[in-house]
Amino acid sequence: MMFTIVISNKESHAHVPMIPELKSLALKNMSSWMDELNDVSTPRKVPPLSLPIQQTKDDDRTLLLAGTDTSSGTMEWAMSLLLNHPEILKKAQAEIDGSIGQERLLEESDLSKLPYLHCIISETLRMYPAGPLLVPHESSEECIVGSYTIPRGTMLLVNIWAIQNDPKIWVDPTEFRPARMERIEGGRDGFKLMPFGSGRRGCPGESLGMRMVGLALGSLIQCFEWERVGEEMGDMEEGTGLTLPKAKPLLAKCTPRSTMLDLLSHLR
Ligand code: HEM
Repeated sequence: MMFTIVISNKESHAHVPMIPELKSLALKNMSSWMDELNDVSTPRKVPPLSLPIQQTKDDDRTLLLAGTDTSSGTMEWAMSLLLNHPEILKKAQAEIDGSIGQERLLEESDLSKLPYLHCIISETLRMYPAGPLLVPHESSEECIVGSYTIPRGTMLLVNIWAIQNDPKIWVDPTEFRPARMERIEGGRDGFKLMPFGSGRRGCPGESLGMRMVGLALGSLIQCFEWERVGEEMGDMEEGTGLTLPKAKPLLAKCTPRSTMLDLLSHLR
């Protein structure tokens, strides 16, 4: 018999209205993805493998599916949070100006010099993890989680949304405070923060995802002034979906920064 267990904190679980829908959606989507990925009728770009690292059409599709919505969704949440916290946006812009200047565009190699931008992305992933239930895992052996004995072969869903927004673990978890991430060493802090999962089946695209989001978000902050479309705070409602999309797409106003106009006008 197959069990499904959601590893979560009971109290904070109650604050997650989308979790039941997400869970069934996750399982439905996972099984249709698996069927699609296992469909041998679609011709492969390359013959069956002789090297484990060789790319196949299936591998490409998996990476595309796993890497696009997660990264773009994280950027959308980050920008939404920044628009609602203009003082944090200004601080990020000042960090970029101070370290890169306005003579050239931000490059990937600059990201290591932008710790505050990194904190903004980590704090966004804490509040709005792109994989709120990770992906379903199966216990290969009997194990104990908390005080529960989990039989071998159990499907386990780890509710990282609840863990990362748990008021018993985080001070004022509903507040967007990138500075709190300065104290989290190695990005995980004893499994309090796991937006990329953990262990052998953790996200292999973690480094790429962080760089893509950092480069894109950093460039938008470097080149443009951003504003909300109205006086009121931007909508932060969570929609339903495997990768925690926003309920309503982000709308924002942007104008090129006067100091960047010359550089932007020479871009091809
Ligand atoms: C901000 C960006 C991203 C986030 C938040 C993210 C998050 C995650 C999470 C939570 C998992 C499940 C881990 C687990 O269950 O323990 C995962 C798995 C995975 N991710 Fe990412 N991901 C991101 C970007 C990417 C990118 C850019 C790629 C590849 C180009 C990628 C490829 C994968 C793959 C192939 C898996 C399945 C790994 C396995 O089952 O062994 N991800 N990701």
